[in-house]
Amino acid sequence: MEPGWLLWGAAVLLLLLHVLAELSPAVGFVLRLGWYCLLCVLGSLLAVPACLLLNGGRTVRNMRIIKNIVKAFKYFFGLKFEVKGLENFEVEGPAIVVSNHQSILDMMGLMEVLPDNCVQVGKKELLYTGIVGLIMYLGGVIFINRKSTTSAKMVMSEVAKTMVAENVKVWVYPEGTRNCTGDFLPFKKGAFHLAIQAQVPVIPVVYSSFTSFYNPKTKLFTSGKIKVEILPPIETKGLTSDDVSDLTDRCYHTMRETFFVLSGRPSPSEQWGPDQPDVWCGTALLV
Ligand SMILES: CCCCCCCC/C=C\CCCCCCCC(=O)SCCNC(=O)CCNC(=O)[C@H](O)C(C)(C)COP(=O)(O)OP(=O)(O)OC[C@H]1O[C@@H](n2cnc3c(N)ncnc32)[C@H](O)[C@@H]1OP(=O)(O)O
Ligand SMILES: CCCCCCCCCCCCCCCC(=O)OC[C@@H](O)COP(=O)(O)O
Repeated sequence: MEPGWLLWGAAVLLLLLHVLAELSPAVGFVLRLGWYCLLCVLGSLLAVPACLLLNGGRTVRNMRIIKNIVKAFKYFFGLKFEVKGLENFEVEGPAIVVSNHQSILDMMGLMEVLPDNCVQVGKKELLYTGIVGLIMYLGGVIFINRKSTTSAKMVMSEVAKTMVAENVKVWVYPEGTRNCTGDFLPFKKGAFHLAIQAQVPVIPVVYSSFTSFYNPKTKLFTSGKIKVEILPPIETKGLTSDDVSDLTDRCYHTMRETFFVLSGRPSPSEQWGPDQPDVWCGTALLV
């Protein structure tokens, strides 16, 4: 077929999809999420050879390449990030970064602020997303098996040693799963054990609620603004395993307060909690 016809075909298809998306919010939602996944695949197709050629294999240095590609995604969805407190990432040496996790769209927010030499902890199922899994592997993502606490803890203890030896920061989602209820889930303790074992600071990062522009239950996915705040590091020098619960609580409360402020909502005490969710949260691999 002539290239001219192909271009016309693509243009007509895009127009058709656009009209469909405008007519039905549900179709628009599926198309936009599909487009997001496609962008991830296309981005990975670009990033994999770049990472292999420039850095030769699995290394945190690949995160820079991945980050620069992913930072362009927001323009396709009309998303804006307003970032405060980037200077709080400027701690010498390793640290544990903890942040709230609302959706697979978080990956854009993550790359928007990701400091150098920082890898994430992710569920091992993500390795099976083909080329996207491969790019995560090349970027140095640490994969854990959430179904086995023993093996997850073993992996994390190993990380406590290597992060200090190799001077890397580790980004953990302490809720342990995506949560778009407009509130926080209780924090799991792995991140805080890790910080105390390695005696490194915890840097909390908070993203405002997505519920005004993204809601899988009502099939809402429009453009929107996300406020991000990087909070001051919390030191753990001298803390022992007895202090894990206190450290977890302290981070939870500080982050949750900030979350409500950033989301422009009343303070948590006057609020409904995750017990009365008005937003459905997916449990499938991606949505
Ligand atoms: C170029 C284009 C590219 C496009 C493509 C994109 C590529 C982008 C590349 C890269 C981006 C990557 C993005 C990745 C994003 C991934 C997101 C996810 O997958 S989120 C899910 C996984 N993450 C977690 O789950 C972490 C948080 N979880 C934990 O830390 C848990 O604590 C865990 C898993 C370690 C254990 O989970 P438990 O469910 O058993 O829960 P507990 O209550 O915390 O632990 C049980 C007991 O064990 C103790 N414990 C936990 N950890 C311990 C430890 N290390 N040592 C000793 N005790 C420990 C605890 O204190 C608790 O005991 P007591 O209740 O206090 O008595
Ligand atoms: C099976 C083949 C699928 C091929 C499609 C690949 C396209 C994948 C693009 C999405 C990549 C986005 C990465 C973000 C990772 C993420 O945020 O995962 C969420 C989970 O960690 C949280 O776990 P949970 O909420 O418990 O399922």
